[in-house]
Amino acid sequence: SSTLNQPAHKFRIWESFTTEIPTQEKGGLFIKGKAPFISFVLGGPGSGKGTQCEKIVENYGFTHLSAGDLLRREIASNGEYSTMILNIIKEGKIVPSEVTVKLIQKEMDSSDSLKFLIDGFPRSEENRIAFEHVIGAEPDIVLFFDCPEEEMVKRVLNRNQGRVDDNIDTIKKRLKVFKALNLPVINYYSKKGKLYTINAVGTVDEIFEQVRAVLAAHELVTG
Ligand SMILES: Nc1ncnc2c1ncn2[C@@H]1O[C@H](COP(=O)(O)OP(=O)(O)OP(=O)(O)O)[C@@H](O)[C@H]1O
Ligand SMILES: Nc1ccn([C@H]2C[C@H](O)[C@@H](COP(=O)(O)O)O2)c(=O)n1
Ligand SMILES: [Mg+2]
Repeated sequence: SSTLNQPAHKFRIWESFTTEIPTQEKGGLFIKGKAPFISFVLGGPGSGKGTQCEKIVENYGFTHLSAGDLLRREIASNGEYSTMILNIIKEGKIVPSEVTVKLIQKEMDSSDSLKFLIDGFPRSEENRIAFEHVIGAEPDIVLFFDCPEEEMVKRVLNRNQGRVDDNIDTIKKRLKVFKALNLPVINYYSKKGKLYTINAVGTVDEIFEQVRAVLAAHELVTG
């Protein structure tokens, strides 16, 4: 019954006109016989998730969905939830999963990509469960960029991208929220054998070499 209650995205119209039967199903995200490869990308604020995602996109052709970027885009659109999202981000808290998952869902549904990097998500157990229910999928792998707090604070304060949350007060709050809400998610995937911990200290290229090793082990090839 939970499948029947899912919205139309679970079954793309054009797929109903093809005689091809999907051989592998991942929730509603099956694309003519193939399910996309999903990697969640986790780590504290400023650990280098976005930087490494850019390298993965360049080298492996993943589609990069940053939950934070989607929320910032929503703020800029002056939509129904703009003020609410802005206030939550300023406070370093987590936006209700319903909002964030909907934004991710929209991007995934309008893409034919077979490789998704979902950056900065899930930030909480609530996020994780909402994704599983709405998208009907689990990640294949979870990359966790493990970085000492001191280094994360230094990086965020030097970022200079005009983000409303890149100030010492909000960073302290974000670090608390990371420990309280994100670490349980990281532990969850560790227990499931899906977690790959990357030492996020070093040059961008040194860190990317560790990422390469994980992707190679999953038979993902460059290009
Ligand atoms: N290995 C590195 N060494 C030094 N600085 C780095 C490294 N990787 C990224 N940075 C810099 O640190 C800052 C934060 O990086 P990035 O935006 O990728 O982090 P993030 O994990 O996406 O953070 P957030 O969760 O706040 O979005 C950026 O200014 C980036 O250029
Ligand atoms: N799953 C998410 C991701 C992000 N947010 C909010 C709260 C974060 O502090 C902010 C910035 O995210 P980032 O760019 O650092 O990944 O966006 C959220 O509520 N839920
Ligand atoms: Mg980021």
